[in-house]
Amino acid sequence: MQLINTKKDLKTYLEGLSESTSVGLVPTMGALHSGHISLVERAVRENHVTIVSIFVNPTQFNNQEDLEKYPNTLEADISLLSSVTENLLIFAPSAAEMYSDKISSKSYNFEGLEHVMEGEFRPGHFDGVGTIVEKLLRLVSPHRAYFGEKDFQQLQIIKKLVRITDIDVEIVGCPIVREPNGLAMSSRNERLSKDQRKEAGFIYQTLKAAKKEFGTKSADYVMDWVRKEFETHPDLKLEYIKIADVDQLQAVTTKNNSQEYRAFIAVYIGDVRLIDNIAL
Ligand SMILES: Nc1ncnc2c1ncn2[C@@H]1O[C@H](COP(=O)(O)OP(=O)(O)OP(=O)(O)O)[C@@H](O)[C@H]1O
Ligand SMILES: CC(C)(CO)[C@@H](O)C(=O)[O-]
Ligand code: BAL
Repeated sequence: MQLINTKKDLKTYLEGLSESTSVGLVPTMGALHSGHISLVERAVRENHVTIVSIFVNPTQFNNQEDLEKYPNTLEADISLLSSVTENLLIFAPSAAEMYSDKISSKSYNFEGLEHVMEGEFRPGHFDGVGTIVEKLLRLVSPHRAYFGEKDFQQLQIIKKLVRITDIDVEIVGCPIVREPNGLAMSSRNERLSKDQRKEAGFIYQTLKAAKKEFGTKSADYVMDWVRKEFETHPDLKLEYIKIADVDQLQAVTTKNNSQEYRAFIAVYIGDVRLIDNIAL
């Protein structure tokens, strides 16, 4: 296990690898849990060398309080990663290291993917994600980079990012890892009380029921049904429910059997915002 904090040391490490060494990159914001570990394990299986980046990227936070309260657990992250394998490089730079003098985002055109759902409710978020992921991909030049389907819209945007920037990397999407009650694992879950964590299981239970409804009902019907279900749980504030196709992330008008759809949801519990989705 090696911990590196600077771009210079990262470059030196990468220059020491032979041409035939395949590199897997797992970008994270730390506060690691089993969801992250599933990405790391896959990267370790599929590459000679795995690099895990840990960087809480300021430019993707549209809400200052969310950034300030984002959990920071570097020591625990290092020990969790060492329990997977010792053959890992952790890259944990500072904001100054990643952004030099100016902490700001580039502006991207992700062909509409960035304007819906997370993009609508977190203005500028995907410019921030695009900026940091592009920087990381250019620094590391990995053969493969791993992202979770919990952030499905982010995964689609990163696939678009590498196409529009012509970065040669395989983007690997990994399934959502859940708590026993169905709650999608997320670093922000650490901010929930025991009772809130229990109650948050309702999000996935409702998505599963919505999937069943979607078998025979229209998307509009199912979304209305979900909204009504949340009215019975006033501690959970539904921000959005959207049924969309997985390619363009556009709302469904008429169901088409050859198209894949997902239901996407964002919910507040107190001031903690959680997202989830399910394949329909
Ligand atoms: N439950 C999960 N299952 C699979 N992948 C996950 C899960 N949670 C996070 N990931 C993936 O891990 C990578 C790093 O995510 P990140 O560090 O933001 O953690 P997070 O748990 O999503 O935190 P939060 O959503 O609270 O910011 C992303 O690609 C994300 O999609
Ligand atoms: C991809 C990412 C590491 C970029 O900061 C972040 O958005 C995340 O953890 O999902
Ligand atoms: N996992 C997505 C990163 C974010 O919420 O900013």
